[in-house]
Amino acid sequence: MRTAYCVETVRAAEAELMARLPGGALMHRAAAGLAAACAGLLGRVYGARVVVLAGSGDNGGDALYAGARLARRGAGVAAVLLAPDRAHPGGLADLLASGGRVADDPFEALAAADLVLDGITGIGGKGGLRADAVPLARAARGSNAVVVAVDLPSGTEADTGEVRGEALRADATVTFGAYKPGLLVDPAHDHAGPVRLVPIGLEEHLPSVPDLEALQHGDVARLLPHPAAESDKYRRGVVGVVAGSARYPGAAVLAVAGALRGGAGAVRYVGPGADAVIARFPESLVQGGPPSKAGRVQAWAVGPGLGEDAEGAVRDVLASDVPVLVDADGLRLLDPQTVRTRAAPTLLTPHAGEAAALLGVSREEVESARLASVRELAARFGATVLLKGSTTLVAAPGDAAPVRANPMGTPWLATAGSGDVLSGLTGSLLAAGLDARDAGSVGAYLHGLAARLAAARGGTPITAQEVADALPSACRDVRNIRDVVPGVS
Ligand SMILES: NC(=O)C1=CN([C@@H]2O[C@H](COP(=O)(O)OP(=O)(O)OC[C@H]3O[C@@H](n4cnc5c(N)ncnc54)[C@H](O)[C@@H]3O)[C@@H](O)[C@H]2O)[C@@H](O)CC1
Ligand SMILES: Nc1ncnc2c1ncn2[C@@H]1O[C@H](COP(=O)(O)OP(=O)(O)O)[C@@H](O)[C@H]1O
Ligand SMILES: [K+]
Repeated sequence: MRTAYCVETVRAAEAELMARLPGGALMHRAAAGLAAACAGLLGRVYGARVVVLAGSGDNGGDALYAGARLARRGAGVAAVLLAPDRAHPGGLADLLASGGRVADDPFEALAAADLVLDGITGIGGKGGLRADAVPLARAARGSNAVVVAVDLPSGTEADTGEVRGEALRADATVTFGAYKPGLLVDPAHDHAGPVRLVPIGLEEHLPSVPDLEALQHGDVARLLPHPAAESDKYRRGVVGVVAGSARYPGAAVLAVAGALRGGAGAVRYVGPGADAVIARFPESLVQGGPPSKAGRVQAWAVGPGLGEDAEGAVRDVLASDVPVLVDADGLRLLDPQTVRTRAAPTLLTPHAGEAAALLGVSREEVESARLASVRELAARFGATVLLKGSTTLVAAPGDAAPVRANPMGTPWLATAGSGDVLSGLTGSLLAAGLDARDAGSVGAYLHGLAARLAAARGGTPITAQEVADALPSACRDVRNIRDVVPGVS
């Protein structure tokens, strides 16, 4: 599990640790890790041209000390000081003593740089970049240099991933002690590039429950349902799918395709797409009539492609005493009060537009504040919420469990019908016994991984059907790390 901690928690852990260490020790650890990462990116340090963008805080200090280390290895290092009289004194002195210099012309230095260290702001930054920093960040981006963000890309909000105004776009980020939530949440995540974590000894001072977390292969392998020797199809769970309409029969097929790959023992389809479903998937059970008369299921997935006239079906499903996933048209048709008062878990899976409608705000507001939006939705509906998009987030109601960010997404998933596959898949995981937060985050992870595998296998663009077809490969991929008998997973 990758874990992320907010600024207040990181600072408290740093204070505890610093009290036990000589002054400056943490900054030297950070700078050493940063310089090593830069050396790796440069390949050859000797003769490389490095520019350090140094703000007035400790983030600038880290960058200056790292610049000094690179200078001692033969790099030509020039510092651009955003506030010359408040530059980190120790860092600047070390850089100058190591053969580095202050740039005469910042833009000339940036244009010729092989590597730029962005030490303008770190966890102390507030708001987007200030006016004087904006042209420098743009010049860094416009150069051929590799741009490395120190701790986080300057101008991004560490706790939320929000970008208010302009922020630096990095090719890579080297972060210290712990991931910050913003590094895993768009739009900041998109500014960071690949993130490397440099341990500085904070780990034992951080609380066991993080502020945000992201599953990794091993976590998904542990959570994935696995049939036991005595399993039968009912013990493995039956998922009910209520999707599709005369107008959108494809949504029914795609949701069932996802559901068949999610680990439930059987898929029961209810709705007007029965003929299309049975033609494509004879292994599914199809039923007419209302969902409540369709026979026992352990969870429902309702909503994809339902169209306008399915309010009754949504009401029927929400009246059940089993976990329910609501997606797409189901989100428009649901009664909020019914969701709030359900005894069994509910998992809502909106994209940004649907989340905006549920919250009564604009789509842009949701996209610029994804973490706050998903938390707000979970609180308002008393439900677990999976907010889809470039970073998918899953929040449970209440503050006890950290929000999960999905690291596996790919923009190729932005294709019609891929959300229907996710609904079926995640509903199936619910029926197989995962709780709503685990089902949502495992579903999003496998869905993203399947898309990547489909793209690698068949090229891009990918279709929703190909994503569904690649789900078994995704399950095998995550399980391989613990397979004992090759091929049996
Ligand atoms: N606290 C610690 O023990 C450690 C901190 N470290 C580094 O220290 C950083 C935090 O340092 P600070 O608390 O000094 O804060 P920062 O260096 O992140 O930023 C604070 C400074 O930036 C200015 N500033 C704020 N918002 C700005 C904006 N939007 N545009 C331009 N300038 C802005 C402020 O006036 C202030 O002077 C971390 O991100 C990390 O890089 C590391 O050395 C590891 C140890
Ligand atoms: N830019 C993106 N990067 C990564 N994943 C994305 C992106 N855009 C959309 N997705 C994913 O693609 C899927 C689209 O679902 P949805 O919006 O419901 O589409 P549809 O209704 O057409 O099926 C979701 O899983 C979402 O997280
Ligand atoms: K930075």
